Amino acid sequence: MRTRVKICGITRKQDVVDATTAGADAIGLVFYEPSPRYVTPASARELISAVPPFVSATGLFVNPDVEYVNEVLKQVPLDLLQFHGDETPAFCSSFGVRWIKAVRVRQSSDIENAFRDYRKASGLLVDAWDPDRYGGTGQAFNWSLIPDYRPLPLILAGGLASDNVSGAVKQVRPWAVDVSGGVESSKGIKDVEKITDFINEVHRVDETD
Ligand SMILES: O=C(O)c1ccccc1N[C@@H]1O[C@H](COP(=O)(O)O)[C@@H](O)[C@H]1O
Repeated sequence: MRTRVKICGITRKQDVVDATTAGADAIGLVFYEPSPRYVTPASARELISAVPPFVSATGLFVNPDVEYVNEVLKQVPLDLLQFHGDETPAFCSSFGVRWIKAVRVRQSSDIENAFRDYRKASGLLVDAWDPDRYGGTGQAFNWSLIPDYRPLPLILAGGLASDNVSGAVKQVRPWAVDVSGGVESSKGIKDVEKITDFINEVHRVDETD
């Protein structure tokens, strides 16, 4: 199976072009103001105009108001919503748009419970737990906590970069990997070489193992 790749936290049109040219299956835009990767709906709309056909655009939110998500959806043609906070299953399902739920992992039961509670999601994203931040920490977690039984597609995130993603894919065999900080030169600024190395590594493992 080919492991899908999402490059998240894009803030510049050139980074959309670099990511999709390198073979990204999805890009992510952060609609969470405290993040250094935050984009306004107007700039997100402009960024998405550079996304080619058959590549999807995901909008990342952290504990947003209903009104804010609806306002973003009115202005920005998103294919998928990514909820990275403490949103309930009912909240996530209320927008009529496909969505994934992020879970910050401290123990296996965090993932098992999320699979049970968020079963209407299109996928479950697993990320490192941090006491102060909801994500984008650049920290990996103990991948052996991830159970083999996965009722939904599993997306692996957290501290991935070109030097650890092949090991991650071999060990976890996720549906997709999601990276932000590991392909940046500074916060919110992607690096074309890091993106290309990252995606090539994923494809290399897919083809060889
Ligand atoms: O990128 C952010 O600033 C962010 C803020 C709040 C929640 C999630 C955020 N990013 C997502 O976190 C994971 C892991 O990121 P990293 O590769 O460790 O930097 C990923 O899905 C990011 O999109």
